[in-house]
Order: sequence, then C-alpha cells, then structure tokens
Amino acid sequence: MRLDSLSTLNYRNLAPCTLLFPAGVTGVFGENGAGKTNLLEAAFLALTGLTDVTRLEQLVQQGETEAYVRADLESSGSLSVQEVGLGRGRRQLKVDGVRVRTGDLPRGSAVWIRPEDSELVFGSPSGRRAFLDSLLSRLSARYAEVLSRYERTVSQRNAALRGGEEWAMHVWDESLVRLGTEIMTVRRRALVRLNELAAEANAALGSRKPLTLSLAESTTPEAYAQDLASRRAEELARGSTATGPHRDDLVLTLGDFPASEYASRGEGRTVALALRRAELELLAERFGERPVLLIDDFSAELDPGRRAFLLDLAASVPQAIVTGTERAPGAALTLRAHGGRFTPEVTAEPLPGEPLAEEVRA
Ligand SMILES: Nc1ncnc2c1ncn2[C@@H]1O[C@H](COP(=O)(O)OP(=O)(O)OP(=O)(O)O)[C@@H](O)[C@H]1O
Repeated sequence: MRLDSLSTLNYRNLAPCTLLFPAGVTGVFGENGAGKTNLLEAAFLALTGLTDVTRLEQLVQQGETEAYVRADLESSGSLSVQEVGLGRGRRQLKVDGVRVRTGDLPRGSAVWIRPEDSELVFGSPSGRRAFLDSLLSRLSARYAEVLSRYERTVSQRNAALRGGEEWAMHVWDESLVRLGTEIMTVRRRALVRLNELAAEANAALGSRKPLTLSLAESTTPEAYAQDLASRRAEELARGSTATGPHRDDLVLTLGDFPASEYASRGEGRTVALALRRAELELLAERFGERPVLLIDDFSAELDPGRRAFLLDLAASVPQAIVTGTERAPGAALTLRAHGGRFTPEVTAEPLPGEPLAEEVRA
C-alpha cells in the first residue's frame, strides 16, 4: 500500500496543500503545535475513512464550515483516489468519484502509532474493547455489521428496560444472544493470532516480561441467555444491559500482573507498541499487503532501543510517515513543519557526483 499524495483543505491548522510522498520513510519534524499530528490524522482519515474524534467539527479549521482530505493511493498495482468531505457533523466518502460507505474503503490501508496509545494499557476497558472491535471490524466487514447491530440492540433494549417493558424482553434477549454469541466467537478466534503476534512484538522490543492477551468476558456463548434471565430484576432496576460483549475487557498481562495496574509508564508504552505492531501484521496477513505506517512523535517517552524498534518497523513497510520534534534518521524525504505548512528539506549530503544544494541554487 502506498500513499502517493495527500491533499487537505480547511483541515485543522493545515494550510491547503498537496504533498507528494516517496516510497520508504518520510520524516516530518518541527516544533510543538506545528501540525505534525494533524497531518498524520488527515492521512489516516483519507486512507481509511476513520477518525476517533467525538465531534467531526473539531477537524474543520476554526472559522470554516467544511473540510476536505484526499489520498491518491496505490494498492496491488492499481491507483485510486479517496476523498473525504467533512461538514455539518457529517462525513462523505468517495472512491474514484463514487460515493461509498466507510467499510468500502480498503480496510488494511494504514496503521497509526501515537503516544496516546499508552491509554490502551492504562485506560478503561472501553478503550481496549474499542481497539479490538475496530481491528476486527477492519479484518471482517461481517464483524463490523454484527457489532453495529448488537450495539443498536443494546441501546434499544436499554430503552425498553428503562420503560419497564419486561414483556418485550424475550424478543430483545433473542437478538442479543444471537449477535453477542457471534461477537464472542470471532473475538476468541482472532485473539489466538493477535496474542501470538503481540507476544512476539513484545519480545522483539526487548521486554523481559512476557505479554499475554486474554478476554475477561462477562458471560459466555453457552451461558448468555441464562445470565440475562437471572439478572432481569437488576437490569430493570438499573435500566441497562448488565452482561454481554459490550462489558468485556481485553486483559493485557505483563509477566504475572495486569499491565493496566502494575506496568511502569515505559512498560505501558512498550505494550502499546506491541499491540500496534500486532495490528499491522494481522492486517498485512489478512489483506496480503503491508499498510502505510503513520508514526506520531517517534521519540516520545522512548529509550534508544524502542526508538530503533519503531524506525525498524517503519523500514519494514513500503511506506511510512514518521513525525518528531527532531529529524527521523534514514528518511527518503524530510519535511519541516511550521505553522501548518510542510517544506521539503534539501538533503545536506549529495549523492556521489551530485552538486551540493547550494551549488544548485547558485
Ligand atoms: N479545528 C482546528 N482549527 C484550527 N487549528 C486547530 C484545529 N484543531 C487543532 N488546531 C491546532 O493545530 C495545532 C497543531 O496541532 P498538532 O497536534 O498537529 O501539533 P504537533 O505538531 O503534532 O505538535 P506536538 O509536537 O506538540 O505534538 C495546535 O496548535 C491546535 O491548536
């Protein structure tokens, strides 16, 4: 997978631009607040159609009403244009000029690694569930569909519980058990490979404590219907669905203890990196192509060994964009970020026989 160019208009603090990206690593460096994260966020949105901001308006430049991003990308030898328009709280996606839904974009096109990933480890179960669900939804359109039906069913069932509609529960329970069982089954199956890949990545990061992924399930496919029936009174009193995959956690165990409670900051960042590398490998296995890798702030909180891991990972994919407050070593192209603009740096060391940059300018 390759991002040939990225165009943005009215996107956060970015000046309108079209940037061309070569194969290999593009390093983007600049001071805090220059727009480096915004650039990666725009690239991730244009490549996948995905964003995790709560309000799409946040992505639109202050004072404007609409924003636009466009990716020209190359996948398995063919070229396509993906466009995302943002306005009035809605997102409109097009591929080669034809309107599509998010799930119709290439689902394995990008992985985004950022310092906030530590929240996966230290934050609440909902963040880890979102990581797992978003990954599985990208691996399988069927999972995305079942998950969205399940989530709709939970909120409708909750409304019925709040309305005291006990008589309607058997209908909601039937849908909930059917959809929830499929979600639990897919999660369990996918976790086997995800666990292997995350453990490998954790070892490659030099961690002396083994990493194990497991599911803490609030029920099981076999017991789900019975659990719902036995907690009916409690659910009616609380007005919410007490059990099911929307309550489960992805437990990250480092050594003998849950990382969420016992890991140091650095260990937590390592676990998060291991999860992201596992995500990248799973997407590559599923779609037969390595995603574009977006790495935000490659040096944040990381010791030299872990920085080297990230830079090696960047070198293992056809294309990566790596940001930092300092230059990423070994980049094919370096962009200097300043006030939402990105300027290519002329390489200081000419290839043998090439004139110096100064000579070119003279
Ligand atoms: N909708 C918006 N409109 C205008 N500016 C915005 C909008 N959203 C965010 N910004 C601004 O964009 C600027 C750049 O943010 P960004 O996170 O990309 O910086 P960065 O280069 O990654 O910095 P750091 O090195 O601190 O991570 C911030 O000053 C922020 O206030």
